[in-house]
Amino acid sequence: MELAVRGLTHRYGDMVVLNDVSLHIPAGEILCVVGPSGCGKSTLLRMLGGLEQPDWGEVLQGGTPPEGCLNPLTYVFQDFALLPWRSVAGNVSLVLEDHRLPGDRVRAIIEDVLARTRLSDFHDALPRQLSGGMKQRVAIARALAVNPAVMLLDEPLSALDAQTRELLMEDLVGLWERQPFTGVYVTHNLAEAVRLGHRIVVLSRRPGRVREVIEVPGALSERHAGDAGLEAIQAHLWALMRDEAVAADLELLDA
Ligand SMILES: Nc1ncnc2c1ncn2[C@@H]1O[C@H](COP(=O)(O)OP(=O)(O)OP(=O)(O)O)[C@@H](O)[C@H]1O
Repeated sequence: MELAVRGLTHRYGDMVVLNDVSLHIPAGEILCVVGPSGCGKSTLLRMLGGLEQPDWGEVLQGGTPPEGCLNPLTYVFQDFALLPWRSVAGNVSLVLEDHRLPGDRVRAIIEDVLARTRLSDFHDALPRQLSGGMKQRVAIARALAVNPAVMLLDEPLSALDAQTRELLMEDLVGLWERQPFTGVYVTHNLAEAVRLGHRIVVLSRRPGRVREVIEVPGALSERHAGDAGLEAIQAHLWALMRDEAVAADLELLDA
């Protein structure tokens, strides 16, 4: 499925958060969203997922979900959002419970997504027995269980240490390679953006507007830390974001 937003504008009270944002996310591509704190990245994601309606503009979904899709859009959040009293399998099965599937189909889906996220041996473990990276893999397994067309990821790796982030980036690339999904990935981390984004949108500071959309060349599976081309793109992104921070400081001086 593809997604698009046209002229998205939103306010909370008197504060304009997003201003005239238009974007297209082609089917099977990951768009990373970066921008200064508070520029409306999470708000944009919530609107793409239909959790919130914009004051102006529209969100469009095109195409048909894949066969066996139980839910076209799913979220992965920074804080994992696992139920502590449920096992790994129990947390995954949560999203299947409303779909009246036969028990053997539920078991097959759970086995499949746990295998894809390297969690088969942790089927009966409780969240407190898992590391942060494993908890996030459970959250990703849960998102995959509905065979979504679109994954909306809100800083999914930002609570994790650098090594775990690296491993989970490899996992996400592997999952995408196996079954390319349309993704919108909000992050503060520019290294993640250049590794995982087919394109990267840079939003301005609040009210968030599209400053630039950058295409990142090269297959996701061929990108790695320290790649000179990716580091050049990262430097360009940082230059755009640093300018914004300087402008924000000057605005404070003027106030
Ligand atoms: N439900 C809400 N009601 C009022 N204000 C809100 C609401 N949700 C977000 N905001 C405000 O809107 C602005 C944009 O928030 P949002 O979380 O979308 O930004 P962000 O770019 O994701 O921020 P960060 O990078 O810090 O996570 C912020 O100033 C935030 O405080």
